[in-house]
Amino acid sequence: MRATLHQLEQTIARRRSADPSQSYVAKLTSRGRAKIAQKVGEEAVETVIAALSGDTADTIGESADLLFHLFVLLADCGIPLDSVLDELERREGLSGLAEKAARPD
Ligand SMILES: N=c1c2ncn([C@@H]3O[C@H](COP(=O)(O)OP(=O)(O)OP(=O)(O)O)[C@@H](O)[C@H]3O)c2ncn1[C@@H]1O[C@H](COP(=O)(O)O)[C@@H](O)[C@H]1O
Repeated sequence: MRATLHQLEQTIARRRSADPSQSYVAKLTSRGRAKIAQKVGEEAVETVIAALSGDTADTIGESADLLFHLFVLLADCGIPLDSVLDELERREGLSGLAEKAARPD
């Protein structure tokens, strides 16, 4: 799984500087971070709608779109995928309920 995600990260890093007429990543990147972020939001909403409709194939497709656009956003922010994966690993085994209860406020 990590290998697939890293491969996508590398592909996106390479395609960012491609010809926007030949590459969706380059075209979206050229439109700026706000547009990329907007796409992440749209794909998130489409994922929610698909999940609530109970359509498994649509939910898988929209989830892939969401992850892909999130990767494009992370690349634009200069945040390596490993930073996110490391954070998830750090949280492994820590119950979300216990973590919330331990917050200062
Ligand atoms: N995984 C994906 C991927 N998932 C979704 N998409 C594209 O995301 C776009 C989303 O479609 P929308 O209709 O929502 O977007 P839009 O109409 O262009 O945008 P709006 O202006 O309407 O907001 C479609 O063009 C999809 O093909 C992807 N495009 C690329 N990849 C990966 O990125 C690699 C590089 O792609 P290019 O940069 O195009 O070479 C590919 O080899 C793939 O591995």
